[in-house]
Amino acid sequence: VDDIHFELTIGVGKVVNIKAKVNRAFTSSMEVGISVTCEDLYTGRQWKVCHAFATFVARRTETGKVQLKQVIPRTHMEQIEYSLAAERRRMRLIHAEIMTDLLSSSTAQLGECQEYEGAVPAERTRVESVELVLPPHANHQVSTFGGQIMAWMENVATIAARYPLSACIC
Ligand SMILES: CC(=O)SCCNC(=O)CCNC(=O)[C@H](O)C(C)(C)COP(=O)(O)OP(=O)(O)OC[C@H]1O[C@@H](n2cnc3c(N)ncnc32)[C@H](O)[C@@H]1OP(=O)(O)O
Repeated sequence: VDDIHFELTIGVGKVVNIKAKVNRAFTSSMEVGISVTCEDLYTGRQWKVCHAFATFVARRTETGKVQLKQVIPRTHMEQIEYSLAAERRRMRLIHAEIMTDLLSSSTAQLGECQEYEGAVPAERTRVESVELVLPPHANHQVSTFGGQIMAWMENVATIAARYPLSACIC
């Protein structure tokens, strides 16, 4: 899944509408656009919450790479999404390549770190959480929901962020 930016929150009692549509099928991968909107039951007001693009890849079989059925764009909007999907795919592949290069060259770029008064040693911000995966955490293929893993990650990251924050308040 590409970056997800939450523009607004969704409160308890609100209605959430999630829409997904295949923008383009490539060879063994496809891009699915997902949008989330929210509705207030009492006022009828609706607002956009977030939008994301997910890439699904069909696993190779013994006979090799899977060839997906193509998805034909018919409307003007579908044609725009179809073209943009190819550009986004290109960016994802470049990004993955750059990250691999960066990781392999990062040790060569290590420099001297400046010392600051009251600074928190990075090691002190380390937080670890242990979770047991239970049936409600998993999808129909018994894989843990990505969103569940993200929720756990966010909780642990919030706790890790408390040291630099407390240093600002003092
Ligand atoms: C909670 C969750 O998120 S569950 C999901 C957890 N994630 C996973 O299981 C993914 C683990 N990774 C993998 O299985 C592999 O690395 C894959 C499938 C992503 C790539 O496999 P590879 O063996 O490198 O295969 P290959 O290079 O042939 O790529 C297969 C397809 O994936 C696409 N792909 C590969 N990397 C990326 C990427 N970073 N972004 C988008 N598409 C990608 C390729 O373009 C190709 O698509 P195409 O056949 O339509 O041209």
